[in-house]
Amino acid sequence: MMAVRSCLGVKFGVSGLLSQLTSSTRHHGSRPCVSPILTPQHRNTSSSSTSSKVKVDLDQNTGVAVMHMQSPPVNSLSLDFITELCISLEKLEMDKGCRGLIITSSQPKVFSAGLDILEMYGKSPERCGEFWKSVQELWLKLYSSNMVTIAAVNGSSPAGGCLMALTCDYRIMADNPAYSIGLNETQLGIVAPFWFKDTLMNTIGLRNSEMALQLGLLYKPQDALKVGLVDQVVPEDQVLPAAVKSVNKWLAVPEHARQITKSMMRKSTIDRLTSNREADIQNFVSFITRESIQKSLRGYMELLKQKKA
Ligand SMILES: CCCCC/C=C\C/C=C\CCC/C=C/C(=O)SCCNC(=O)CCNC(=O)[C@H](O)C(C)(C)COP(=O)(O)OP(=O)(O)OC[C@H]1O[C@@H](n2cnc3c(N)ncnc32)[C@H](O)[C@@H]1OP(=O)(O)O
Repeated sequence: MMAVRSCLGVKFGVSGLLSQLTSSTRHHGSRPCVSPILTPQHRNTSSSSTSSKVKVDLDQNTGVAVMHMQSPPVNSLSLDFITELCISLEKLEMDKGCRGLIITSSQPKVFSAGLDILEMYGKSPERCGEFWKSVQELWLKLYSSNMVTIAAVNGSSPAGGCLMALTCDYRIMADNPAYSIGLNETQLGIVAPFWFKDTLMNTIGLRNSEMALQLGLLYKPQDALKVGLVDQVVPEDQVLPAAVKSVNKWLAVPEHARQITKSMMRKSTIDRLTSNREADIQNFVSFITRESIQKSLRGYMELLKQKKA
């Protein structure tokens, strides 16, 4: 896993997306969905790949993959989990037969609990830096994906979990008032970095973001819908079918035009991080290793335990 991780930083840099997209040989739009050599009877209609924390089902007829996050108990984003997510995303991005991606959770009641707090507590500066680089990598991969990406939010989705959903093109949430979504970092005594803030602002605008971020708001599904944090709220058992319906709608748009438009909309936000990655890592490390911040994180973890008792 260490070797794969060290490859991630080098291999998965995101640059020149717009120029890549405008190159006629490299965009998905020029790819046939199914190999023309195969007759319908001989086609593999689906394939499945599973690592310990990520299961991907790809339907080769539709070109749509469903990525199930399965890192118990709450899909918290540890370095190992993020590494597996990045590897799966990279494979799908390179797969000519995959044009759409639905991200969902296999864990009950939770989409993702966000960044694994234990990765930020009591760790060496080196390890914190490695962790943050992986968080950046995951965001870059998702936010700059050529695929149509849909978040099927079938449970609570605080902080980093909300960020993952925000990177997608469209968000569908289960209509269950027990679930919530939002960037609640300030409630932990920590600060959402500028690229979390940018992603939120690109979705719900400046004023709503200012309130959401300063207050660390977690929205119930219907409130998230009102503020534009999610695009659709459906009964719990309809989240995946609704995501499939949506992905097909997005895939019906001429692909090259859609991809260039997506890149154009997101490029400046992506460039801000890619041109400041090292400084952003240094900022994170010096912030998170402060004694006062470590104390806040410890207090928050104790609160989580008390809530259970
Ligand atoms: C100069 C200024 C510079 C500023 C900027 C510079 C840098 C930026 C600095 C920092 C940025 C950091 C950004 C951080 C982003 C994050 O994502 S932080 C994580 C935030 N997450 C949360 O607040 C979620 C907390 N969890 C919950 O609310 C609930 O667990 C739940 C997800 C709603 C699920 O509830 P429930 O089903 O009831 O499950 P439990 O609460 O019982 O949890 C089960 C076990 O899981 C543990 N756990 C939960 N969440 C996390 C997590 N995020 N990380 C690690 N572990 C988690 C929980 O403690 C339980 O463990 P035990 O079974 O008790 O052992």
